[in-house]
Amino acid sequence: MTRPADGPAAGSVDGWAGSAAGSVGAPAALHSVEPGPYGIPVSLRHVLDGALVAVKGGLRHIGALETIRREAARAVAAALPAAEAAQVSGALENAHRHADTGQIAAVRTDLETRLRPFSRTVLHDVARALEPQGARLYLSGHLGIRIMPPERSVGAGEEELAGLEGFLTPRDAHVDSWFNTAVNSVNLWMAVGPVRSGNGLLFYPDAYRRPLRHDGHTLVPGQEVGAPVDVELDPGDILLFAGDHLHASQPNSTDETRFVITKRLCVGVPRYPSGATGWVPYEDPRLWGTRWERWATWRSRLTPGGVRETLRTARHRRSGS
Ligand SMILES: O=C(O)CCC(=O)C(=O)O
Ligand SMILES: [Fe+2]
Repeated sequence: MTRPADGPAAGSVDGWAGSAAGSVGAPAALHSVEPGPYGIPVSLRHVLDGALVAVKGGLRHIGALETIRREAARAVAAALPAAEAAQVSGALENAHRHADTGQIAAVRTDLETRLRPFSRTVLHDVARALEPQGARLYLSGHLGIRIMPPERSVGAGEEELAGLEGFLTPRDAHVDSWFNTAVNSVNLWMAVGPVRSGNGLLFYPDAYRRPLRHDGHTLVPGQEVGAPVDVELDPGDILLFAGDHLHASQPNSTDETRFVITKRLCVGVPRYPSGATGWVPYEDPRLWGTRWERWATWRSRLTPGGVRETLRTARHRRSGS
């Protein structure tokens, strides 16, 4: 069982390494589904109940994988000399062999700009492909470009790494709603390249929805959280998981740079925890392309969390002026 270097204390429960490809003995919490003629057969309620669901070939199903790869190749061509770019553009998993950390960081930033509009379409397409959920889906503007080189290829303390925890360097165990998301938020963790045991994401299913001590950002160490689970994905797979799962980047001990893109949606009206350190809105996509588009976040704003955020912003503005 792999465990993050500074991760939480091991629990007493035996761990397992599940494979989205369906390893023998994988526990009920991990499911693998195939998109079919009627779309993606996943119940998001089930996901909010704690299920980890790998949608096999989800990015291909909505026709997005090639566009993402093409934009990645352009970002690589813009950041690297031609000879190195030629080695990396088709296979970002080789990035660390031909690019230094600063160049990988530049690719990541550039790709974020290139993919921002398209990623909105990707999320919308996935939401439409999902079976009816019996609740309205609200879509977040969040876009995470997560390009994680092997740990040993990343020099400690390099200044270009500031603020890239979870995006280029590992992020310790956390629950997303501790800092900004809704508790009914679902993460789309989309594998552009291969995700392997040793470079993926770790989950602590035994800790799901349990009260945990944290600093508003990361789990306070030394708590019983059970054994971590890791998930393997093929390029194009989409892992759906509740953002309220305790999860952590697996420090990359493989020979490959791991490349994942993340988006988020909310099942029903967003519900924000009162103690969160930040806040993010989710949009109502029915207003996209209409003259009401600028009100697309109204349902998020008209929540206790949204009102708290408005007051917080007003306070900051007053104290800053
Ligand atoms: O990809 C990672 O390592 C971190 C991902 C994460 O924390 C998230 O998607 O919420
Ligand atoms: Fe997270």
